[in-house]
Amino acid sequence: MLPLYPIKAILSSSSLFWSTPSIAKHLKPGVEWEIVEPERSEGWRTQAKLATKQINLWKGGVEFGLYKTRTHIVEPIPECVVHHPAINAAVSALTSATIKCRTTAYVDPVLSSSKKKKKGGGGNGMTGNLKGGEGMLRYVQLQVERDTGKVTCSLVWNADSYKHTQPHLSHLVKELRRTSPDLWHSIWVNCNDSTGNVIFKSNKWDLVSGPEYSTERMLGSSSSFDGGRGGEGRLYFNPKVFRQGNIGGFERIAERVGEVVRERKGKRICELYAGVGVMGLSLWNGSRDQGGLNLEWLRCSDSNPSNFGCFDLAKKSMGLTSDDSRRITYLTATAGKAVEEGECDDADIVIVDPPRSGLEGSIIKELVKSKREAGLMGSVDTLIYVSCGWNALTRDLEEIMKGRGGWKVEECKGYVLFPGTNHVESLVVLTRE
Ligand SMILES: C[S@@+](CC[C@H](N)C(=O)[O-])C[C@H]1O[C@@H](n2cnc3c(N)ncnc32)[C@H](O)[C@@H]1O
Repeated sequence: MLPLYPIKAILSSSSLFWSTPSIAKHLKPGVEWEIVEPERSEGWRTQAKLATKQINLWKGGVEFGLYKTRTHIVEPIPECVVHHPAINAAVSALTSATIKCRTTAYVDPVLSSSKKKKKGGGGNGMTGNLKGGEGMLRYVQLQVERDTGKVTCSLVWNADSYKHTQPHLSHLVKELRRTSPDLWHSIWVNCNDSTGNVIFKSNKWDLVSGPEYSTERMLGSSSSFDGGRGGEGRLYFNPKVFRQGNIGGFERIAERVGEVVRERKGKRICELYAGVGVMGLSLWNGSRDQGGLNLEWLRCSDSNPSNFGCFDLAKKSMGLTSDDSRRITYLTATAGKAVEEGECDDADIVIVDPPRSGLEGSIIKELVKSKREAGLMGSVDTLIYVSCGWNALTRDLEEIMKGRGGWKVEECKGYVLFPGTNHVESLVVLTRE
């Protein structure tokens, strides 16, 4: 039975990091690394990417699972306890439909040739008469809309275009819809016939069946964050945009971000790496009717152009006055470019949630300038850094604190968002006078 959240490795590296003299002197008195325990250790994963494995050499059929550590051997996980039950139901429906339709699993050319060498022929042993680079299904991504329990299914297909998925894909989708009509929110295909490890090709998405967007209530809108009184707004997603794997767990981080903004009396908020606006829009939504926050503006930006459609729909769902609506903006740009274009001008709080590789160098360059140097982030006195990459976070913090910015660490927390793994999502609040 799970869990078990073996976060020992991250705990020991985190205490080492915060206790090194160069960092310790930047901690405000009384500040210590704090681990925030998960609210649930089962059923929390509402998004899963699973690899494929062919069931029968000649008749096809596909199983779905994870690679065993340091191998390309797919281990099926049909009743995984960390998955939301709808993900397990989707895996079961997909397995049955692929057996019925005789769908094949993609054969990796590198693996297939290395096995051939070892065994003297016969492909990877699970592919019948398929050769390396052949087969249909490569991966599947399953995303659960929490309020309805419906699943957005993205099939990664070994084809260069939608046309070349036919007629098999249409048969499979029809079978999925016929056998589990209430399970699917939408079904997408991502055509990927490349030989590399990239799962999705960014410009090769097609919606095959169902609505384009799934929605989630704004984070914190049913909790103490806003006394449950927040606006009615919804967040919008499709498979082209980033979505948290444990959106329920992330809600606690978003709530804490809202509290920090309130405590610091922030008025002008710039959010870089904002995705579809999960934190910023939830913050604005939750602050209405409260009379406490009274934000002047919110500027969100992100490099993924697909976010804008989602952000715009979410903003519209909030029922804003036209004046409020003008005060919430979105820019499609890398973080460095966004700062260069003035997104941080006059901001008092900056929120960042970069990918695992951490902050862009040009952002660090601005953060290490003193306030008097009046750099592009000169007005900012609070930096809220949400991180999914411990190594990049520690590297970035060391750089920032070595600089002339005058930053001190006010708070550092590790949220156990992925129980059963060695991963924590961190929230670090830096302030300066
Ligand atoms: C960890 S996600 C966070 C998104 C958002 N905070 C959320 O919770 O949904 C990181 C985001 O950074 C974006 N991104 C990646 N590289 C970027 C860059 N150089 N500049 C700006 N955004 C970037 C990705 O598109 C993604 O939306």
